[in-house]
Amino acid sequence: MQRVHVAVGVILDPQQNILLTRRHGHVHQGGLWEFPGGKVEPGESLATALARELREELDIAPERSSPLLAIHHDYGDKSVLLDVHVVWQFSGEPRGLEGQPLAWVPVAELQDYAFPAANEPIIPAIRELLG
Ligand SMILES: Nc1nc2c([nH]c(=O)n2[C@@H]2O[C@H](COP(=O)(O)OP(=O)(O)OP(=O)(O)O)[C@@H](O)[C@H]2O)c(=O)[nH]1
Ligand SMILES: [Mg+2]
Repeated sequence: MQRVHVAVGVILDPQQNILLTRRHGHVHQGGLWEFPGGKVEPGESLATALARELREELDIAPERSSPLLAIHHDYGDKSVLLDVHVVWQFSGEPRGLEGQPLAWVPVAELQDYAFPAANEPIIPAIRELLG
């Protein structure tokens, strides 16, 4: 089975809204909302992978981040290890460079968005962190 290591960012704005993007319909877990990020390449650190993915997907650069949690999940066709980091500060103005829709969402409204199954522990962890 395919195993993928993924660097994922919970990106906050100064009002503590969280940046979500919607996955394209044709890809794995397509049509669902996600936290931006992507696969860690061989030899790459998590910080480097996260910075590269946020540059490629959103044209922003993380300036301050900290680990939130790591999640193993088996989708059957694919198993993922999501290394989730909170991005407290970034430079640049996020744009969907891959044409993906963006939304800035208050913590209290995250529950209204449909996420991939692996993401289940992320919202409780954000609530605990931000209160
Ligand atoms: N970015 C991201 N990926 C997630 C989340 N939850 C989750 O299960 N994944 C899974 O993690 C895997 C890798 O993420 P990705 O598709 O963003 O990888 P990537 O940016 O490198 O894209 P690529 O497929 O073009 O190389 C996918 O199978 C995706 O379904 C999430 O919240 N954010
Ligand atoms: Mg991605």
